[in-house]
Amino acid sequence: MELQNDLLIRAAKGEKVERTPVWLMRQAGRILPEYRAVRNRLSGFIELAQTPELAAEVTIQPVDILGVDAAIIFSDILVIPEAMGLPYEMVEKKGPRFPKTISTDEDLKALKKADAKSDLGYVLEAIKITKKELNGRVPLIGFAGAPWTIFCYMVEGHGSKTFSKARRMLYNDPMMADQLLKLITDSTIEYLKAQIKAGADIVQVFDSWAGILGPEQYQRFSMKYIAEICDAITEVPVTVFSKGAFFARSEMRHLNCETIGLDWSMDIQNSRRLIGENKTLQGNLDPCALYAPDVEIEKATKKMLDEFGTSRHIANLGHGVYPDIDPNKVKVFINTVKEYSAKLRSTEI
Ligand SMILES: Cc1c2[nH]c(c1CCC(=O)O)Cc1[nH]c(c(CCC(=O)O)c1C)Cc1[nH]c(c(CCC(=O)O)c1C)Cc1[nH]c(c(C)c1CCC(=O)O)C2
Repeated sequence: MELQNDLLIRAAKGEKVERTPVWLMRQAGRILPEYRAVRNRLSGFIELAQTPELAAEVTIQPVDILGVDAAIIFSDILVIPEAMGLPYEMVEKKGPRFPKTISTDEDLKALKKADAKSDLGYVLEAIKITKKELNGRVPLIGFAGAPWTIFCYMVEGHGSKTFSKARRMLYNDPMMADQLLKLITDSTIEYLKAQIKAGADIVQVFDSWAGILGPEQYQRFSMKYIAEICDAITEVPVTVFSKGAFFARSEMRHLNCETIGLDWSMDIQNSRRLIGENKTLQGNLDPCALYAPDVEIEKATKKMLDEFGTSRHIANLGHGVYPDIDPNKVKVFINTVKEYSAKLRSTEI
């Protein structure tokens, strides 16, 4: 099936595009009443994610309702630990919880490498259905968490300000940390390859907790494993989003990936200078800018587009869209990107 709108893929590869493609991290779910209507028919997030027809439906909603240039498959990064033998729960208003965590060698030994086909077949099925229903309208993004971020949840058991249990292991038992990170990495590579085989046109690795490591530990315990994933995925373009890893931007130019995501604290011109011309940059409007009046959203979006320029940019927020953002504000952002980025190109000589 040929893509009718392939702006995202072409921008990722560094090809010329008529306008800047735009989508939002965490666009599936959260902000749309249409999503909540589907979710309220079920017991919660996990049941929805494990029901391929409905997961496909909420994956496509933002394409129909918001007009984004890509769909991202409705799932979560925490399906990997579950497939490795560590199930999670989603606690209403609190987020994910792991009843069991990894702290001893015995805990580690009880884990296995995730088998994408048998353990994560529901995600692959959702991708297949979504591809069929999208019918080539826009590309479908597959994703996984970066090994370090997954490690944080598996050791800590839930979100944390400091992730001090996870970081303690890096000092107390770096060998054990490496073993766990390697098992997550191997599981993730197989999982991403299975997503691509099922139909994902591009994949993104989310390192949401990159920013809690210092530069040396980030290289040693996070970037190293992300690099392994990038080297292994050769079938489609890869995006790496390491939130808070401003200190690693010059190293990111060496990753075997097409696109680097920027959070809103990373200034655009410096990031381009540090990362170089050979990567597409994705981002990076402050998610809170969408609380502003429409004219201010337009202004901030145009300023962002002026700074990124007309080549190698995918417009997005600097992190996932916040749950209480009015979908109409998201539309102002999306429409401004579409109109203004086309105008910027039409005035280029
Ligand atoms: C750290 C992380 C998680 N999950 C994810 C990350 C990395 C991105 C980031 O940093 O935001 C990634 C994720 N989670 C979800 C998606 C689906 C696709 C999309 O819309 O981008 C994606 C890409 C669905 C979800 N994941 C979750 C929901 C809400 C569950 C519900 O409907 O009750 C959804 C739609 C739950 C979740 N899952 C996670 C948390 C901390 C929470 C609770 C708080 C929150 O909602 O963000 C772990």
